[in-house]
Amino acid sequence: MAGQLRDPVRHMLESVLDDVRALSTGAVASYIPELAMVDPERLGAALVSTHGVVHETGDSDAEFTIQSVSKPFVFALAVDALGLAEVTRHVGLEPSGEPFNAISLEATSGRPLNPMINAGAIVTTSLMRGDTAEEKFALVRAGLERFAGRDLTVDDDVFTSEASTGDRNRALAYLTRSAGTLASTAEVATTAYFRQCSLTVNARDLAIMAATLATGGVNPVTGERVISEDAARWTMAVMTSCGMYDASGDWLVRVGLPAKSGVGGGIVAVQPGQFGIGTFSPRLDERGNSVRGVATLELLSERHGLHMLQHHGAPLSPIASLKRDGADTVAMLRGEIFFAGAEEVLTRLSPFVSDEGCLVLDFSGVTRVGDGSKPVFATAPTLVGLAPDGHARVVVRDPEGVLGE
Ligand SMILES: NC(=O)CC[C@H](N)C(=O)O
Repeated sequence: MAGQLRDPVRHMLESVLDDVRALSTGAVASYIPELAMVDPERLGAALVSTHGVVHETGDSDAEFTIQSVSKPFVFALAVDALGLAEVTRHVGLEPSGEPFNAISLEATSGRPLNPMINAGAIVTTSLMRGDTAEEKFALVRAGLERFAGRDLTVDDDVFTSEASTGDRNRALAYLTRSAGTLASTAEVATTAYFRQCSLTVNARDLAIMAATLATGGVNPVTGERVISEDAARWTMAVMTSCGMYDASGDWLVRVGLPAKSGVGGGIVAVQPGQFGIGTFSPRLDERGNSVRGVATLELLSERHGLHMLQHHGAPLSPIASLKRDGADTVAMLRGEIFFAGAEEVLTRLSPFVSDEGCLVLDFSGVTRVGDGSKPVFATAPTLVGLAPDGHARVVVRDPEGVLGE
């Protein structure tokens, strides 16, 4: 009981793991001996808040190879470094509806459909700076280490096996090379990609990496900015549409969190602005997604209302009070004001704008205004103009400077 009180979130994770532990369907990946050898009973989960608090349970320390869970993070590094326009010259953003290793190239452009399947991920890795596999992989590794907030090592046995059995991935690389979308030779891209897949992580690392996307690119544990806010948003968007391969549509309805799975048994999921989750359980379903990882996230989402499209009820009105002060009307505003809040403030209060007194918009109780709404408020006094006698019709009081300059 004391343990539960110390970390109720851990307790919450634990009770979900207890409910999925008995699931014994699926099979560990067996295309290489190293993966076939892992203990299929391992089960771990971690959740990291955007404040950097780590909650973890089960085998959250157990190491496994990151495999395809690396794909969104390498995509994030690529769009951060090169911009979306350059990256999408090489790889598309459309769900393929096909298995992860499909020969999936757009007919006209020759681009892989998206960066979450092997073809697209190999192209993304080829976009890392440098001419050699070593240089490209060094950037991948350094980037993933900043996401995880610690040094990561390559499982050399897995790498050797991936390289010796990776002909299908080589075929994908040669196809993209011939279509003109691969940014290096096939050998350079696949060697770097095989190393990338062979980096070892645990469920806690994955949760921290996911939380780094949730914060808009800042690792909440180390405090380091890893990628830009734009890169984090684009990455979560691709995870939403393509992260679970040909199960992505089903996943979006049932779980509703941007996610990515890997054949090592890991899954990352993000609740944008709130937290990251990492799970580990090696047995995979026929699509290559961890059976108990999927079940864990389904249950967590359902039990705790985590679906990103969950309706949370009507938001609190940003207008805390409206008072007459002589000929003036004073609106005390509060909380966080984004587009809908700005719309409410402007629509409900516009009838109070008159030639007689002024409408005072008082932002002292406002904690944040969305970037897109700041200029609307900041320019309101100018837009509305002065009354005939020269006094302002709208006055903005912003003692904390929440509207910026
Ligand atoms: N889905 C995956 O995790 C695939 C990664 C694996 N190394 C491959 O390229 O086939």
